[in-house]
Amino acid sequence: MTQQDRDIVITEVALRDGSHAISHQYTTEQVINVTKALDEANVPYIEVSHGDGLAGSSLQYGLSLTNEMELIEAAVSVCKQSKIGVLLLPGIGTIKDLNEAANLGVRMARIATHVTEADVSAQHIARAKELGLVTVGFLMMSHMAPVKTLVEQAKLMESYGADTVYVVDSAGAMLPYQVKERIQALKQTLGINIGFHGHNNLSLAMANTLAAIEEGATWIDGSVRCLGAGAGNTQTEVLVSVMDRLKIKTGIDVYKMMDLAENIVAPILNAPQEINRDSLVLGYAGVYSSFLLHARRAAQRFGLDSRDILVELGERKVVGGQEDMIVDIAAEIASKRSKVASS
Ligand SMILES: CC[C@H](O)CC(=O)C(=O)O
Ligand SMILES: [Mn+2]
Repeated sequence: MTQQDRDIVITEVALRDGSHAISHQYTTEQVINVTKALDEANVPYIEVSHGDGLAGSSLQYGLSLTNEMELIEAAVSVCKQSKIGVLLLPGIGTIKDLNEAANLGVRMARIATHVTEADVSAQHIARAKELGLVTVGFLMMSHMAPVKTLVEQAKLMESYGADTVYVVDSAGAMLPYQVKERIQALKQTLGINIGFHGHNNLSLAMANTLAAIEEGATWIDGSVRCLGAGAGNTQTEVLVSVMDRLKIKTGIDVYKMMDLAENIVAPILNAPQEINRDSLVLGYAGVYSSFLLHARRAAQRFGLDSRDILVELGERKVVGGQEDMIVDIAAEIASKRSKVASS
């Protein structure tokens, strides 16, 4: 089956984004079993990396149980038709990591930056192209930038050579109309494919994905059993079933997807992925999931509700790397409250 036989191209992210949900504890055997089944179901792309991308395994982001290059090699070795991809965040992963992954037989590289920092992806996108990889720009936290800025940033990635640019709803914070206006604007301005990666913190991953497809996004992420950060991603086996009902061709075998979700992926999880209070508040506040723990600690220290801190962080558009602001903001909220109480 060629790409032309698919109306949308699905990238399965359970073996990358899903790694967040299991604290990066994938074994080689699990990766082999999941990849084999996805390959048999004819999923075009399967992403395999640490949850935070190549070289993410660290005390800061969480140590992987198994070296990701070993997982990538194993996944490549069992694919007859699917292609393996990797995610790379410049600053965490390096060109050396990209070269190593390409040597192992990876066929797609997705270069991820914060939505306003596309300029840091230039070298990595250029190298991915030189390596002959399908090259994707991945604009994380896309809800944080106005449409105009998002378009400018996506154009930068296009100018560096990206084949596709993704709107990434990292915080699961977008509403369908916001997805629509972003995809619409990109479609009008860019000459390359547009993709969408959703998270389900507000229970909108599927609705947002459908909104993206309606506006012309053709590269779509899904995750079996919605395995991913926060409340997880758009659930692939459901997405494929919905696409079938809509007569939108994915090229993926619906029953095989249903079976592998039930028999191979579900047993990997200690508990089903769900929208709990933590993931809901991340979507509601529109902040990075890594802020949750910091906000909880600061809340305890200053006698606050961590939700108030997270909402304030969202309003102030605090981004990953600015975690030190969390304590300052908590202190500010606490001081304002004690002034009000004593007045
Ligand atoms: C920290 C990398 C992140 O998990 C990439 C991604 O999938 C997202 O931003 O949603
Ligand atoms: Mn994600």
